[in-house]
Amino acid sequence: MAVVGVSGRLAGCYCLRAVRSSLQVPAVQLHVSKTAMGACQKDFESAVNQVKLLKKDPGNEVKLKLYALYKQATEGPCNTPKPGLFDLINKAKWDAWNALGNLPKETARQNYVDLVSGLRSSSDSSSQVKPEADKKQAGYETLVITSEDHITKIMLNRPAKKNALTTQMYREIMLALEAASKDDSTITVFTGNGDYYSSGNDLTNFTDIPPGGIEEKAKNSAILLRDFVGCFIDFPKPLVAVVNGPAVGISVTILGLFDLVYASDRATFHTPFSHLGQTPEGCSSYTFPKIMGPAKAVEMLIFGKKLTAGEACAQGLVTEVFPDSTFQKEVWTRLKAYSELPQNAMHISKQIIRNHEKEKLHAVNAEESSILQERWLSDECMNAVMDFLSRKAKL
Ligand SMILES: CCCCC/C=C/C(=O)SCCNC(=O)CCNC(=O)[C@H](O)C(C)(C)COP(=O)(O)OP(=O)(O)OC[C@H]1O[C@@H](n2cnc3c(N)ncnc32)[C@H](O)[C@@H]1OP(=O)(O)O
Repeated sequence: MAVVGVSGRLAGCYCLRAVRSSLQVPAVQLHVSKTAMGACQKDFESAVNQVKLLKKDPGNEVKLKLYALYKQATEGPCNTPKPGLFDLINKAKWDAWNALGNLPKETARQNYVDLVSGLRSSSDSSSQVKPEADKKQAGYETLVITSEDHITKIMLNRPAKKNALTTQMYREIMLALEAASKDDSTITVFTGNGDYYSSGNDLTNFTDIPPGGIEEKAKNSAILLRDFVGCFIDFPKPLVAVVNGPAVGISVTILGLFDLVYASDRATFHTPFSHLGQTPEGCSSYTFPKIMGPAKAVEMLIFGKKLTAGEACAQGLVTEVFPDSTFQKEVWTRLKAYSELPQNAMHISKQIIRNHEKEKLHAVNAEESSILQERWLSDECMNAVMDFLSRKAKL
């Protein structure tokens, strides 16, 4: 994608995977230059080794510090030419190293050792089992899936990132839907952990470029999108969204494919596609005009009007709104009662209601995905995503 065209390199500043592979190189190299030899050389080498064993990703900022200290400790002050404006990974690395000025190699070595030691203790203490981890069904890293009272609950579990959907998450959701379609639950529920339902597509997805370049990335993403939305179109059991907070982008559009949408009065519904140089997906170009009429659909999908839960309910996108203070209690009591209803009758009814539309929905999904494949290669999209990533960059 064009976003990625420039930001394939830019990605390293913000995309953990890219930064990890980019910044780890010096940190994991055991070939420490002779100039770094000194009193705490052993500690330094040991710290370089320990970085590889950290259980928790320390984040981009810390990785840049590690990089800079390593370079300073092994090569001394930064003396290489400053990378170009758009070579953002290397520029961030260069800036971090250059910021150390004339810091002596010995001090850099000691600082590196101290930094790694601090990271090790926080990594060890945070590796204690969290209660949430117990609930997770094996095999899912980004979701918490529970099955009780004939309800399978799929909870998006990246609260610190407002449940933004990574590529891994799309894949795990598809697997979870596949499993839920076959388990003995009667209904399947989607919700989010934390204060957001979901902030939509994780915009750092655009920065992870495969060897085939940005065109291949756009093509792969369009296939992923089509397959992901296809799973919702085909899902055979009643599908319920428990919208616990704001919802953005694709987490809103696919609501048109759900059978019930319960929302907290804290929830909002926002599809800022034009702002991102993108176009509607999740079959919303078809379902939204049907649900709320073309005029209201246009306000949301073209002009990015954000709806309150009450407005979304008035437009027919949301089934019912509950006060946030009693949301979980009221919704789950209701859902437990519904889940006791005869399973086959519910599933057959869903098929009757939805089957007429399936073929049309798959066609719309394919078209939306293919249009987005082109959009992702546009300057409009590139600039919008770069703008978001730059605003959020802490480097
Ligand atoms: C392959 C399939 C493609 C499908 C096509 C789908 C399209 C879409 O879904 S379009 C919609 C994309 N989403 C957005 O444009 C939302 C972007 N995010 C925001 O505007 C804001 O983050 C917010 C309004 C959702 C929340 O703002 P705020 O309360 O100020 O919180 P922060 O911005 O500080 O967010 C905390 C943390 O989370 C990161 N984050 C949030 N959303 C995303 C996201 N969509 N992608 C990537 N990262 C996201 C944010 O960067 C912060 O991270 P840290 O700074 O590291 O704490």
